[in-house]
Amino acid sequence: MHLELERVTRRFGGTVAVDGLSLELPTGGVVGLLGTNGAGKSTTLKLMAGLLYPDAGEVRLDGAPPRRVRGAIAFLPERGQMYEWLDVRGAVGLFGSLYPDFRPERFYELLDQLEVPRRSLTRLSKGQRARFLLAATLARKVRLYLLDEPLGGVDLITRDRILAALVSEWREDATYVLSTHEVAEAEGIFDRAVFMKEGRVVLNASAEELRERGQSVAQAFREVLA
Ligand SMILES: Nc1ncnc2c1ncn2[C@@H]1O[C@H](COP(=O)(O)OP(=O)(O)OP(=O)(O)O)[C@@H](O)[C@H]1O
Repeated sequence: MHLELERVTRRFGGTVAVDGLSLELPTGGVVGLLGTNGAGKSTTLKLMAGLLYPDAGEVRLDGAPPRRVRGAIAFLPERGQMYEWLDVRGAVGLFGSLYPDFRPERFYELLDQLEVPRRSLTRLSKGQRARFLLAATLARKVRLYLLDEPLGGVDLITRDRILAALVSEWREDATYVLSTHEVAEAEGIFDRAVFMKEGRVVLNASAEELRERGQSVAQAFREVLA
C-alpha cells in the first residue's frame, strides 16, 4: 500500500504531537518508525490507521483517506490492555467475525512460534499478552500492518522470536510500519528507517543509504536524535 502524509499536524490541547509531517512510503517493505518517547510515533501510526484525524494536512493510502481502506489495515496498539476476557477460541471467533481476512491457521502457527500458552489473556503475563495480540494482528491478511512498539517491554529472547515471526510473515505486496525505540535490537529488519523528533521526520533513509553513509541504524539514530 502506497502511504502518503502531506504536511500533517495533530494537536492534543496545547501539545503538538505531529507537526507538519510529510512522508511518502512506497508499497512493500519494512519501515521502522524510530524516535524517543513522545516523538509522535504512536500518533503518526494512528493517523495512518485512520483512528485519528489530522488537524491539518492529509493522509492518503493508495490515494484514498484511511477510513476508505480501513479493511486493508491491521493495527496493533501499543499496550495490549484490550480484550482481557479473550482466550484462543474467543480470539478466533472475534477476529474471524470482525475481519474476513483473519486466518485461524496462521494464528495458531504464530502462537506456537511466539510460544504463547493457549490460555485466556487474563492468565498470561504482560509480554505473553502482547505476543498473543501480535499473533492475532499478523494472522490477518492485509496490505498494511501498523505495529506500535511490538518489541516494547519484552526480554531479548522473546524479541528475537518476535522478529523471526515478523520476518516469516513479510510479504512483498504488504507494507509493515513498526514503531520502536529499541533501535539496536531491530537492526537488520528494516528496509527503511524513518526517524522522528518532536513530531517531525528528521531523517528518512533506506537501509542501503545508511550503509552508504557507513552507518548502522543505531548510529544514525544517535546522531540524528541527539
Ligand atoms: N491522547 C492524548 N492526549 C494528550 N496528549 C497526547 C495524547 N496522545 C499523545 N499525546 C502527546 O503527544 C506527544 C506525542 O505522543 P506519541 O504517543 O505520539 O509519542 P510516541 O513517540 O509514540 O511516544 P512513546 O515512545 O513514549 O510511545 C506527546 O507529547 C504526548 O504526551
